[in-house]
Amino acid sequence: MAGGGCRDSHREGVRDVQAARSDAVGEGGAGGERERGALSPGGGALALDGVSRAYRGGAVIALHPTDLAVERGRFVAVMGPSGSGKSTLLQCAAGLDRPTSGRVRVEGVELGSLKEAALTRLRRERIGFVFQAHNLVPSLSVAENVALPLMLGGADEATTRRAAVALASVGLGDRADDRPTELSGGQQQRVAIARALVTDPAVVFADEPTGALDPSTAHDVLALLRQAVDHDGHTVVMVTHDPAAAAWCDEAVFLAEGRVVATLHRPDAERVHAVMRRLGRGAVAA
Ligand SMILES: Nc1ncnc2c1ncn2[C@@H]1O[C@H](COP(=O)(O)OP(=O)(O)OP(=O)(O)O)[C@@H](O)[C@H]1O
Repeated sequence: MAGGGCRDSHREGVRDVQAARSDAVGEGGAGGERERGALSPGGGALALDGVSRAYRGGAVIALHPTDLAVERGRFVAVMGPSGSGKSTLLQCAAGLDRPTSGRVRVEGVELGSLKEAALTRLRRERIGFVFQAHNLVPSLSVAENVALPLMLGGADEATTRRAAVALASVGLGDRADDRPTELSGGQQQRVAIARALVTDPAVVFADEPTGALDPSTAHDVLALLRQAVDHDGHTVVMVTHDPAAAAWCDEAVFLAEGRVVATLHRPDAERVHAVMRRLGRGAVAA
C-alpha cells in the first residue's frame, strides 16, 4: 500500500542535493559524486546503485552515477528539464539500455548479470511499460492486446481470463472485442495500462503516459495508476513534465544535468511548480 494515510503529516519541502543525499543514506552526507533519490532506505521493487550512462566515449554524460531505491507499492514521478536525463534513467532502470556503470536491480535481480534472452524475459514478465504513444497493435482486439505479454509465453484459458480481469480493472471489460482504433485516446491508454499490469509486474515504467491526453482524460488515467498502486500494490515509476501529474505520486524526484537535485515527498502541484521554476526552462510542460 503506497504511502499510508499520512499525506499531510509529511510536508518535507524541497531539499537540496546535500540534504537528499543525507536523508537517503541516513548519515551526514559524505561527499562523493553520486546523487541519491531519497525514496527508500531498503530498496524493494527497484534499486539503482551508482547507475550512470555516457555517450560518445564519455563526451556526453547523460546520467551521472545515481542511486535510487523504490519500495513496492510506490508511485514515483521523475521530473526535470528537457535533456536532464529522465529518459536515460528510465531506460536503464527498465533494462532497455545498459548503463555505463553501476547496478540496476528489479526485485533484487541484477539486470547487468543477465544475458540478453534472460533480460528480455525479465522485461516481459516483471516489468510493465506505458508510453505516451500506447503502441497497441491495431490488427488485434483490445483483449488480445492486453493478453499480448502473456501470449508470448504461450496462450491458454488462464491467459484469456487474466486479460479479462486486467481489462475489467481499467473499466473496459465491455470493449474486449473492439479494435484499438474504435476507442478514444484515453481508453486506448487505459488498455495500455491493463496490458502493463496483466503480468503483475514488479515495476511499471510510464513515460509521459498523459502527454497526449486532455486534462480530464489525463486525470482518469492518473487515477487508474494511483488505484493500481493503492488497491493492488503495484509500483509505478513515471516520467512526466506535468506538475499536476506528479501530484498523484508519493514522491517526485527531480533531475538536472544528469543528477538528482531534489526530492519531494507527497508532492503537490504548487511545490512541484516551484522546484521546476527553480530548475529552469524546459522543466514545466507548456
Ligand atoms: N544516444 C545518445 N547519444 C548522445 N547523447 C544522448 C543520447 N541519448 C541522450 N543523449 C543526451 O543525454 C542527455 C539526456 O537525455 P534524455 O533523453 O535522458 O533527457 P530527458 O530528460 O529525457 O529529456 P526530454 O524531457 O527532452 O525527453 C541529453 O543531453 C541528450 O542529448
